[in-house]
Amino acid sequence: MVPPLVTLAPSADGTAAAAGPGLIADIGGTNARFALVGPDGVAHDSRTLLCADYEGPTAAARAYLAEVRPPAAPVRGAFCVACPVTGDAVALTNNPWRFSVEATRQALGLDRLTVVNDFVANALAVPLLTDADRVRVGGGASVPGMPVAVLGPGTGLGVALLVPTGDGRVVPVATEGGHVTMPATDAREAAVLERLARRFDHVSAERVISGAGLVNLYQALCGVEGVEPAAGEAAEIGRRALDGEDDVCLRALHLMFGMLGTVAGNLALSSGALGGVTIMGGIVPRYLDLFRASPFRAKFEAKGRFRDYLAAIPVDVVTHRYPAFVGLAGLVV
Ligand SMILES: Nc1ncnc2c1ncn2[C@@H]1O[C@H](COP(=O)(O)OP(=O)(O)OP(=O)(O)O)[C@@H](O)[C@H]1O
Repeated sequence: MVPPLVTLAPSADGTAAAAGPGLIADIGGTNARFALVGPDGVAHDSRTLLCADYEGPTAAARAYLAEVRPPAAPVRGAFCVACPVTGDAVALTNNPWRFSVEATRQALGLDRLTVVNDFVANALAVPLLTDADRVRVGGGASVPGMPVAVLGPGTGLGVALLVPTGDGRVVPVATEGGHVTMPATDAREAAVLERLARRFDHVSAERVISGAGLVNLYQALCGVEGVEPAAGEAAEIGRRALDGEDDVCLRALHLMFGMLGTVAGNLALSSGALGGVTIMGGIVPRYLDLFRASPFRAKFEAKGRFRDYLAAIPVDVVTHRYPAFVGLAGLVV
């Protein structure tokens, strides 16, 4: 069984805690975002550093601390990473950083360092976010005491669960749900996925629901429709769709959001997520109107005899810029 959290705290009495701020970091494929957390539990002095500029999290954290100069050295740390967390050795999926949690704790002089998967940090934020941090996309009320499913396209497709324990607490569960097999739910999806199956050994959800996934979908759709691709990057596909200048780009985004609906519906069924589904990641909040107009909700609910079950489940899109910081802050106060 994979532990959702890796915490190292050699000084059992924790006497040094509380002296300095907490140090938190969201370490992704491209960026490492750092912040400090005071006794009020609020993140401040956030900075974004390029991972490529540093050999690892220790060097990046030192550079961050040298810049913001906290009045006292941090004594507790909580980092989230875009990769599975299975023990002391951490290897980022989309960048070359490899590090030991214990060696990093020692090098930074921390009393305690907790390292979690990035979607675990996102999931931990869900109960702490306010209505101003999210918009609702259909469904009824969240059922108290039932699991919440969290997923979101960015560089990859992150997936985690938040499971109530029955005593008022919740446990985050890291998953690799971004790598489930992507099914087709209509003829066009089947044609697009069939093309992608010629390129990829396994057409996972992440192959079509992520920044790179949008590019894959767009290229396959151009092939199906017999047109030359006019856009290269995900951001360019999105811009052309939003500007109303390219219907193929618009159809590619609709395809991606429809497929996200299928995967989110499957996840809700498999996890019993009557507490709701929360969508995070950097892509969906950029396209809120387009997302609402997309087949997302219809595909989410298109589960035959279980349509009513899905129709009752609320889906929220988180618009807070750094929800992972909210989850991490709770680990250092
Ligand atoms: N305007 C856009 N429309 C669609 N996709 C975009 C847009 N801008 C960036 N992307 C894609 O979004 C992905 C980055 O997602 P996001 O902003 O959530 O970062 P992230 O996954 O948190 O990154 P990191 O791994 O550095 O933490 C990249 O694949 C990028 O190509």
